[in-house]
Amino acid sequence: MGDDARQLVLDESGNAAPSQLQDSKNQGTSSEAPTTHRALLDWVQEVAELTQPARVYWVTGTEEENKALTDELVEAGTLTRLNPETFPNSFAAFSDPKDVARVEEQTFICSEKKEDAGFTNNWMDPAQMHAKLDGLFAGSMRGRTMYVIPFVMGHLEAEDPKFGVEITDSAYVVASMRIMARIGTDVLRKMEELDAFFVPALHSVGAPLAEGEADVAWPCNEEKWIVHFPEDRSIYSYGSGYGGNALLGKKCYALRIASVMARDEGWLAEHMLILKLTSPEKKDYYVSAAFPSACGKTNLALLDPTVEGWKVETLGDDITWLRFGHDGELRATNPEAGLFGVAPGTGWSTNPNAMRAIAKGNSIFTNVALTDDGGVWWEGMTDEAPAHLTDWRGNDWTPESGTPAAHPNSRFCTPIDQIDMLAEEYYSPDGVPVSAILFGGRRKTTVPLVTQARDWTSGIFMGSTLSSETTAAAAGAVGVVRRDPMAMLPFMGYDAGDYLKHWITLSGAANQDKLPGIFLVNWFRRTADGGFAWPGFGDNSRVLKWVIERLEGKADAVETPIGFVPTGDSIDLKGLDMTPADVEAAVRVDPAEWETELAGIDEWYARFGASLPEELSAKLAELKERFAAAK
Ligand SMILES: Nc1nc2c(ncn2[C@@H]2O[C@H](COP(=O)(O)OP(=O)(O)OP(=O)(O)O)[C@@H](O)[C@H]2O)c(=O)[nH]1
Ligand SMILES: O=C([O-])CC(=O)C(=O)O
Ligand SMILES: [Mn+2]
Repeated sequence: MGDDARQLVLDESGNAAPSQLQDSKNQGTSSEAPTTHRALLDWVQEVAELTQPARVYWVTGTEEENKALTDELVEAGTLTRLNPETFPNSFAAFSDPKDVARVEEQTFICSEKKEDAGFTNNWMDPAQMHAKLDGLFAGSMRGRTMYVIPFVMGHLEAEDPKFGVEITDSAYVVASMRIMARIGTDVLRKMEELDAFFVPALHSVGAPLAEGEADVAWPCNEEKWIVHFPEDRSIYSYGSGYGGNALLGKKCYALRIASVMARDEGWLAEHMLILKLTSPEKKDYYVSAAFPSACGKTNLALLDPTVEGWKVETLGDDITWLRFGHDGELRATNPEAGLFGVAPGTGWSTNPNAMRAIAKGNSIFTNVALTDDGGVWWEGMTDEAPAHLTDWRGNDWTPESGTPAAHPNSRFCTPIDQIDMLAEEYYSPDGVPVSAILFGGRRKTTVPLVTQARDWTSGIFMGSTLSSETTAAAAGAVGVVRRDPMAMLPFMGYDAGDYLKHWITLSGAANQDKLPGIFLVNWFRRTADGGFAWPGFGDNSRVLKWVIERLEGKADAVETPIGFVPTGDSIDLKGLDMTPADVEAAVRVDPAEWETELAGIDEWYARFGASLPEELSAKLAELKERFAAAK
């Protein structure tokens, strides 16, 4: 088979415009098989036969390779090189205007049984889906290079490293995966050594090139399919080059497939950030937080605290894997190696730590605006917009244009180790013990700034009923309230009721004294005049302080039907132009709003049918009784 793989490359050596990479010393052109991993060789061969690429290239992950690759992307017009003085080794990409976000309508969980995908997922019979995918992928890489990217989510030195191999025909995906995950030769060697299982993740932009056909800057297909086979642990992505649709280590593996692995192996794969908080007494705490896409994870993870004496460090901004450790504590790791952050709203005043990380370079920006001096700009980066820009669609832009210069879901992709405030524990394969879990969403009304759950199961109830107004992170309408359990609605790889049950049984078997506290937060509540009820961003450190003080039994709270909320004076407002009465307004539990909310939860829970854990329906009944008693 090694011979066949070589054959495939050599057969194509007469290709009209030989890639620079072909000429470099990649294994693909050498006489040796690039790996001894039999299953991998077989799969690569099988995919090459199906997709018919012009050449196969095994990604090594070196600097040299990345340089050649990004040079090619610049030449092809996919990437624009930014000013090396202000943005060293950084690039901007502009997608097809129809390929700007995850496509949830076209995302499928193809479990053998429909009920295992549950009501929150799209499902199709696996055999039928395979037939469909075979048709789509047949010849889909014609005229293109097929890149093979060995990667690991989490640490290579983990007890049970989680390997994957992404095959893609997009060099933009290769350059981005290099930032987002640990990739390349070291990973491949370890896979060989362990003869390890890997998640096969096949990606094609679905835009084959005919002989002599010129390429476009952002090839993609109108038709998009993001498909997961949970039992096989395999991923197929067709038609999109964008973010969570195409960087398959991220949402597809580290959440959807990993959530299924986690169910089977006794852990949790969650859409959460992790941060480290150090109190004035120099005690360390670790907090994880689940908010839906574009609802503040990256911002909280890189928080610049305004509250006196407290320090924050970052461990992760999007995905957290949680396990109960030998010590009985819930331990968290970040499986990713980069940030794929929402650009708009990230600025020197709101998130200077992200700005500093970006300023170090080595980043890929997608769908942001370009400044006239070869830099990037997006809404919220600076208080005042530059007088002239090239917008994300390539048009001239001025502040009078009346359209956003950057797409609302434009992103920066930056190595995590460029964050100055990265906690050293990020590098520990054992992770960190979690003291508190926050669930949060974007709600203009109803949901208080912060509420502490009465107990663990009440906290799971809070997570299960989490809701948020939709954002630009997914295609579709923006601003519609939807339930998003644990911020995992688009990312659960199996039945939602079983997912909630897994949270309950897993934690039920753990040391109950060491379970984290659970809190519901909402940075997005509005006041009667339409402004934010809470300043947010760095001032969220004041809420974190209250959270920790609650756990330490030091902060006051008022008991409400939904849980404990801060008293007006228990939130540290020093240096803020706010009064305890403003806090009381921000944490108010309004019975009329909650009547509507309870009806919404009823409707939501009804959709689970028999798969809703009875522990949670019991919690809903209790909540209704509390509101009734408070009348
Ligand atoms: N008002 C307000 N806006 C916030 C706050 N935190 C974040 N935002 C805004 O919310 C948007 C998304 O924030 P992110 O931190 O990038 O969200 P995320 O959850 O990491 O998003 P994904 O990467 O899509 O998962 C940005 O436009 C932020 O400016 C806050 O505390 N208050
Ligand atoms: O997956 C993406 O494209 C970006 C992201 O983090 C999210 O949407 O939660
Ligand atoms: Mn996310």
